[in-house]
This record gives sequence, C-alpha cells and structure tokens, in this order.
Amino acid sequence: MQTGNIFIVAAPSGAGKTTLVSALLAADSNVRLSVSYTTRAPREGERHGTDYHFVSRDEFVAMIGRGEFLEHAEVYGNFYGTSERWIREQLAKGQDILLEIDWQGAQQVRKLFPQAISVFVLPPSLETLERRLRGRAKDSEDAIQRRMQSAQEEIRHVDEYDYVIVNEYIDEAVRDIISLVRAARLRIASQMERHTTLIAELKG
Ligand SMILES: Nc1nc2c(ncn2[C@@H]2O[C@H](COP(=O)(O)OP(=O)(O)O)[C@@H](O)[C@H]2O)c(=O)[nH]1
Ligand SMILES: Nc1ncnc2c1ncn2[C@@H]1O[C@H](COP(=O)(O)OP(=O)(O)O)[C@@H](O)[C@H]1O
Repeated sequence: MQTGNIFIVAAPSGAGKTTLVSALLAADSNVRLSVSYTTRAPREGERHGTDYHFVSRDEFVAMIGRGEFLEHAEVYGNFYGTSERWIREQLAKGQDILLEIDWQGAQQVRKLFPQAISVFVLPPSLETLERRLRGRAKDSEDAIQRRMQSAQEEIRHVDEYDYVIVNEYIDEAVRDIISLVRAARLRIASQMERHTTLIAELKG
C-alpha cells in the first residue's frame, strides 16, 4: 500500500520552527501540516483550525479518554496532541505529512512509525533564542521564562533525531529543510511502488 512520508520537526521554543515550516509549506505543496490540538490560549493573530485547534482542558481530557490522539504531551504547562484519525487518513492517501511536536511527542511517534524522518532545529545560541522569543513579542514574561527554562531540556534530546538544522540564517535553514524533504522522497522505500514497472523493465 502506498503511504506518505512522516516528517517530525522539533525545536526549543523560539528557534524558528514555525517560521521554517511555513516557508517549507509555501515552497512544497505536497507536504501537509498536522494541526495539533492544544489547551493553550490563542496568541494574537492565531486562528482556530489553522494554527491549532484550541480546546478546553475538559475537552482535551475527553479526547484522551476516547483515544483520539496519536500522541499527546504536556508542554510548558499546556496539553498538546496530534489527531490520530487525520494522520491515518493522510498516510492512507499517500500524502506526506509534517508534525511540529516536542521531544515527548517525537518519541511516541517514532515508536508507532519507525520510518518517520525527524529533524531538530537548533538556535545558534541561547542568547539568540531568548532574543527571538522576546522579539516575537507574543508571550508574557512568565511564558518566556518557562520556555527558556525548558529549552535545554528539549535540546538534550537532539541526538534522537535524524537531522539537525541550525537556524542562524533563515534562507539557508529554509533551503536545508526543503532539500531534506526532497531527499526523503527519493528514498527507495518511497519510490519502489511508483517505479515498479520502470524498475522491473530496467532489471530485465
Ligand atoms: N507533543 C506535542 N507537542 C506539540 C504539539 N503541538 C505543538 N507542540 C509543541 O509544543 C511546544 C509549544 O508550542 P507553542 O505553544 O506553539 O509555542 P512555540 O513553540 O513557542 O511557538 C512546541 O515545542 C511544539 O512543538 C503536539 O501536537 N504534540
Ligand atoms: N533565522 C532567523 N533569524 C532571525 N529571526 C528569526 C529566524 N528564524 C525565526 N526568527 C524569528 O524568531 C521568532 C521565533 O520564531 P518562531 O518561528 O515563532 O519559533 P518557534 O516556532 O520555534 O517557537 C519569530 O519572531 C521569527 O520571526
């Protein structure tokens, strides 16, 4: 059966994961982003159903109870989770999907899909990370402190990933992630079905 590639992108908050992923999605219409569920309050400008599905804690807990998440985790004091149904539907269609999740979610997804390709985005330094978080100006001081405190915990998991991108210069980082997605599509595991006839012919 044809199945799409699963890309996992993780990073400490403020490293530029969302910026990178948006640029990738704009450049490559064959990748679809999984829109997570969260109990976090929407930031200014964030839209329900596009950035996240914003739900109450009660609703989230009920969804856990109904087994609706492929993975879920508590991050910076809020719950985040990935819809299992959406993921399975996309994969069945052969659609490539991308999950922007934390290290706890990445571990859960790798167990379910060992073929998933995971990428970790690093900031060039902790000072830059903090500067970016402050520059984004979308979080309270409290939320920024919490994210900085958790940044190193997230970074300690870097060696669990297949690829690392240091997001110093955005253009370079965007080129890297686009190349990485293209390279994944060229793997024989993704190509076999598409080229069965050609390969059989050429093998003779
Ligand atoms: N496990 C898991 N983590 C998620 C999910 N969605 C988002 N996250 C992670 O939650 C963290 C916080 O995300 P967010 O509140 O958007 O803050 P930001 O990373 O500062 O933009 C990030 O590390 C995300 O990757 C999800 O569905 N599952
Ligand atoms: N390479 C870069 N150079 C300078 N600023 C960047 C770079 N990448 C992202 N930013 C900025 O840093 C802030 C955090 O980026 P964002 O994509 O929201 O991070 P994340 O999703 O990892 O929390 C944003 O204001 C974004 O515009």
